[in-house]
Amino acid sequence: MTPSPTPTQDELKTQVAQAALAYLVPGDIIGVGTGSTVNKFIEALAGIKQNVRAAVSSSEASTERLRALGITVLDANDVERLSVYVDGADEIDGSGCMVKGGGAALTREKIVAALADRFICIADESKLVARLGAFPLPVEVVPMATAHVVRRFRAMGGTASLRMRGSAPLVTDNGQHILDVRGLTIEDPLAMESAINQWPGVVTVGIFAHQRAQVCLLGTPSGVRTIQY
Ligand SMILES: O=C(CO)[C@H](O)[C@H](O)COP(=O)(O)O
Repeated sequence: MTPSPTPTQDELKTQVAQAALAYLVPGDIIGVGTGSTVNKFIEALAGIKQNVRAAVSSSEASTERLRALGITVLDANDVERLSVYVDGADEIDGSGCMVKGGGAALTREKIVAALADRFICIADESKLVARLGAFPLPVEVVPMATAHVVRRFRAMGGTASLRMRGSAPLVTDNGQHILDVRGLTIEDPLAMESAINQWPGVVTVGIFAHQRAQVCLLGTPSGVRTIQY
């Protein structure tokens, strides 16, 4: 018998995107994140869109994809509560804390996640880590504060670099910039998230410990592994 081929990362993302559909409450408004795994989730929504009343989206990119499917996208200000928010992660640990922002959408992701009863994280198994911090930590900053924030990270032993798009700094959906910080040790995600969020000029740090995942659907070669937190 020929062994079945190892699934590609793309196939693992499709698996978890499909699995996330089981967590949606028919007729509810859903929270939708950003990134390549979420793009698979949005594709999967096409098959059940009659059960989706509307969505609240965490980026202009996801909004465009949702609208292309005919799904109504609401302003977060017009929604008090969501049953479920589905999003990816750059890293997730054993307690559901995450590093996010690889797609530069961290601020809106945190806002939409805060509206939801449950954060369903969808990711391939490479994202599960024993301790957060190997992935460069994204931080959205007000441009005039960049140098100050870079110095504060340096004082903590981190090296922050401005994320570029071509030859210019990347500009987020909120009109701000992103720093990617390497070399940090994230021992206490809750405390570190709270501390960095207090720095003047920081819009959002990409540690998601206050808005952590309640469920993680991990794509593995042997199928979807579900972790409940
Ligand atoms: O935080 C994010 C975007 O800001 C994404 O969820 C994160 O970068 C994971 O993306 P992908 O599914 O493409 O690996």
